[in-house]
Amino acid sequence: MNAVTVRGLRRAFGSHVVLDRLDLSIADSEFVALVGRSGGGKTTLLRTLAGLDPVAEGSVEVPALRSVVFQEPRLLPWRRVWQNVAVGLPRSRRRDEASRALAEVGLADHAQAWPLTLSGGEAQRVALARALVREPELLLLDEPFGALDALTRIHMHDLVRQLHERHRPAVLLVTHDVDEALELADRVIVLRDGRLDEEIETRELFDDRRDPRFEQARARLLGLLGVTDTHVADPSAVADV
Ligand SMILES: Nc1ncnc2c1ncn2[C@@H]1O[C@H](COP(=O)(O)OP(=O)(O)OP(=O)(O)O)[C@@H](O)[C@H]1O
Repeated sequence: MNAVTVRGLRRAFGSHVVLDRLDLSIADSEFVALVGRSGGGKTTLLRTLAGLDPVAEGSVEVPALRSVVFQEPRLLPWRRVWQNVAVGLPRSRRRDEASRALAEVGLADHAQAWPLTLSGGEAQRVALARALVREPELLLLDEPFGALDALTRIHMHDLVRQLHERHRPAVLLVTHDVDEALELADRVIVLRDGRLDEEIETRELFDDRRDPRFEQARARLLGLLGVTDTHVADPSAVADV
């Protein structure tokens, strides 16, 4: 079954066509990363799947239960951490479910804290707990690690991988980071000129970064994004991915 089916999605701002009759399917529990040049329409696509932007042309089928995590945690500063996680839950279940979700992201001790006392990584973990507490069938991640330092980002990758294994939502991760896309996703898709132009299956590649196909996939993605990578050992191999 597909969690997401998009057909012929078109979105333009004035004469600027951002999504041009785009088709996309994401299977149940599949983890898809979306990369593309800045301004290419990634956030527009994600916002459309979230229901935050209208579907002007084409069709979009998504599950009713979906959650979004943005680059910035967007916590309510006047609510305690657990209350932020519990937003929208039925009153009788709020405390228990918020506690469980906070424990899952390693923040059980911070339930009573105020958001402004958290580090950037902690705040983003709260945002993840808030997204997952409702057990969404589709989790939309818009550069959720973009503002974090490199070490925190590695910890967040581990956490997201664990949470995906436990809860099994379908995921669409928008990222600028090709390595992040290759490490986390089952499939990496490239948005170019308003359409999905390329996709790379990555599931087996992740298991061993020394697999030459990992480096080839990386070089190919960087090439599609217009980045020259100096770490490519054998550029002639790139075309074979
Ligand atoms: N509400 C809006 N009104 C007018 N133009 C918009 C609006 N929202 C997005 N755009 C334009 O649509 C294009 C795609 O924007 P979008 O944010 O989807 O790109 P992106 O791929 O997510 O970019 P980035 O990687 O830089 O975040 C951009 O040129 C942007 O200026």
